[in-house]
Amino acid sequence: MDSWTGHDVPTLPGTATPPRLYDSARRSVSASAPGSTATMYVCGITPYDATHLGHAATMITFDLVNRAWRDAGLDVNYVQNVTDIDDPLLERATRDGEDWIVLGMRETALFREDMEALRIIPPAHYVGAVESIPLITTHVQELISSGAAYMLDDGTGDVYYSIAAAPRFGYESNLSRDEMISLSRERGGDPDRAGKRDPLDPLLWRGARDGEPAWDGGDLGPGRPGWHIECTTIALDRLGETIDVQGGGNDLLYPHHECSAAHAETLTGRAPFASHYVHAGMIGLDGEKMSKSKGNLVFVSRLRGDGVDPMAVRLGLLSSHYRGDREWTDEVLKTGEERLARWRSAAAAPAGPSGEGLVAAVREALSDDLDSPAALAVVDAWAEAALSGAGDDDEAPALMARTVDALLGVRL
Ligand SMILES: Nc1ncnc2c1ncn2[C@@H]1O[C@H](COS(=O)(=O)NC(=O)[C@@H](N)CS)[C@@H](O)[C@H]1O
Ligand SMILES: [Zn+2]
Repeated sequence: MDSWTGHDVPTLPGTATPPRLYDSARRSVSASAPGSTATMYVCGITPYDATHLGHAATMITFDLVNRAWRDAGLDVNYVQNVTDIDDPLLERATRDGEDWIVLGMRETALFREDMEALRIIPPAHYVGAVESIPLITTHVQELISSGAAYMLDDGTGDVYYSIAAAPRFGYESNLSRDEMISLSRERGGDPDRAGKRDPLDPLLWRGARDGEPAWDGGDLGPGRPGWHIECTTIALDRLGETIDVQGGGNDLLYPHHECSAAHAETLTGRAPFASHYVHAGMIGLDGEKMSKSKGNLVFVSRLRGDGVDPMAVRLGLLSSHYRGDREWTDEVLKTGEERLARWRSAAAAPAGPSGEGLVAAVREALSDDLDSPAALAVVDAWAEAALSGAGDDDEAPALMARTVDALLGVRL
């Protein structure tokens, strides 16, 4: 599947160190230490209701990781999926009386457009679940033959992964069994289904049902893939057996990322699947998580249609720390617009305080678990000074513009 169009990313004097990131498994911040090529898998959209500000905030979070790694002189192999087949997509298509394929394609196209407008560096591989089905069925069959998965004997053809195959299952989310059971029920799992060896066992393959799309599953019989295995297969295929960062919003921590990682570790025999399990907080609106089920969505395309500068949206989302659950409000947008205008006039100033000093301070903030509020404050202070005529570095304004572009993705 095509990704979206990229843009130039300026280089800056000197190089940064790879960012320190919070890992949900170890519940602590530690240095990311990729080899010469950093590998990152980020869970992309299920293509309907795209692109709301929650999607945007999470994609910006991992764009900061991408930019910080590039600033540290690393190549980045960034992979993102599109869940272009899954229950919620089929349900939405049925609700709207729409062909699910057309719905998925249209929403994915809109997502790509919004990603370009927000200046998110495109992934090297942008991969759909449907195109991955042949490899998914191979992985499911491997799990069955190793005894780590089983087909229910109720004639549905449904195949489940046995969490007993994952000795440390739960190490990523650090949740109690009860918490896992309730989250599994809440987020697409089926802990109460009869015939499963363990209520927490996740679905790998759903046998064909009347009225549902189905694909040839080889020895599995016709059906369609489960959710978690999709992300395991795409990551293993495009990134390798272990990766530096597995990313997404914190709504994916359990069951999705826990199960995806467990599937990978069983298939490869190597653990941990990811060195850092990185999760972005939820963007809310009026006190509720912005989510499709609640329908309380603010769309990037709507804001763009109303003439809002996407760079102001980006600055609004960067003004709070990525790991916090935070609210989108008119105030956040207004502050973003004011900050953008101020930075643009400061970048046009004849001189300002030391540009090198600014680069170092922004790097320092972002390397500390992507502390974008601190980075914005550093640039605010520099802009304040430059606009009041302080500082005599006449190359600083141009360097400031390059810095916020390269590290924050904000084009002035
Ligand atoms: N309110 C929100 N705030 C922040 N991130 C969100 C929010 N809602 C969804 N996301 C993130 O946006 C990405 C796409 O979300 S999604 O469309 O629901 N799709 C999925 O979660 C799956 N396709 C992942 S494989 C995911 O990383 C998800 O964690
Ligand atoms: Zn995923």
